[in-house]
Amino acid sequence: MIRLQNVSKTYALKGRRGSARTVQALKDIDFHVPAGQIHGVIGLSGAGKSTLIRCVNLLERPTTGTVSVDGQELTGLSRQALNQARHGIGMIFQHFNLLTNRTVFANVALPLELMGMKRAEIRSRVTPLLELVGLADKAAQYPAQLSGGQKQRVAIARALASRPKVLLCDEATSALDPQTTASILALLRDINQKLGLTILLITHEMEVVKAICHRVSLISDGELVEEAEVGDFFTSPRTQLGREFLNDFLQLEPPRALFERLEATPGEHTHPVVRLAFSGDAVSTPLISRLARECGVDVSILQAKVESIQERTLGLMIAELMGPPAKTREAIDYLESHDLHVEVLGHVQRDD
Ligand SMILES: Nc1ncnc2c1ncn2[C@@H]1O[C@H](COP(=O)(O)OP(=O)(O)OP(=O)(O)O)[C@@H](O)[C@H]1O
Repeated sequence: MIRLQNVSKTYALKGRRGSARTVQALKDIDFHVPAGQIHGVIGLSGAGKSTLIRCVNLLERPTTGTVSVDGQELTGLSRQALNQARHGIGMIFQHFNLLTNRTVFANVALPLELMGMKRAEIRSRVTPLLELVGLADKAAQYPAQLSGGQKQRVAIARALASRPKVLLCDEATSALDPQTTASILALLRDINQKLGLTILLITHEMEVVKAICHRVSLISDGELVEEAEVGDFFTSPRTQLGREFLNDFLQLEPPRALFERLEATPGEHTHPVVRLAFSGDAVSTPLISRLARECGVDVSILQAKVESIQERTLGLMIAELMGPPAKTREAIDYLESHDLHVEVLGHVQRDD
């Protein structure tokens, strides 16, 4: 439904004395979101998220590469044809971008007025949309009279007015408190299911990805460095940046005192400290006691957490494996052969 091929974007910055500098915000992006998916793009500030999402509806025109939505290559269209194609792409923003001098009803009606639709038809479109977003009783109010969550609901109704196939969400919940965020994400999930709408969202919050996305891409310094099903990303991110996002989200780090004692390489008298991630059958298998029995390794659990992500149960644990090096190596092999993702965080000197 959304396809970017070899998309790069370079901004030219003009200095005071006519000097020119460039910023390459996107580098050779290849990206595909199939119909009906909710796809998240996560990254740190300045990584290129906003530029990426704005390139999808050509609010920002890529310097090179092509953008297609619903089988139509937008980068090859005339201005008029592009305006027409944009009716198929709704967008919501962090700060809602509502018109303050228009009522809720009139804000939602605006894109339809611009399309030249008749009043009666506009009413028959807007009324059910306000019901869908739970604001049927607020039609005559002005944005200033609404909470942040209600304003975002108006923006969602407005984005859906032209019956788009794609909804772009630019940090849509970043200005909202956690409870309101949850209710807006629930609404987006509901719309995705009821209308079959394809959703592309950008965020810097793992919570948002966990709550509603099917797949996630990680963007860093203008490049997509990792892409995965959400369940896989939360169990075994493949990049260091992915692991940092996950650790921040889970707040699952070794205790500080132990962390400071971690050494990068094993020594003759060290124990490995590992982060274990497990899902599926492994969650219910008593692996730790088996490890002691079958490998002769004692396990000291330093931190553990069970998360439920998209109907999958994920277990995460930081543990010290205590035993002779050959045995702890055997234990790691044993865990890996039982579909656990094992990351050796470092090695600590044995106290014994
Ligand atoms: N209009 C612009 N002109 C010049 N440089 C820009 C422009 N927009 C973005 N940039 C630069 O491009 C890079 C990517 O910015 P972008 O806003 O896409 O990142 P982001 O991941 O959305 O960041 P944030 O989360 O802080 O909004 C940054 O270095 C930024 O300074």
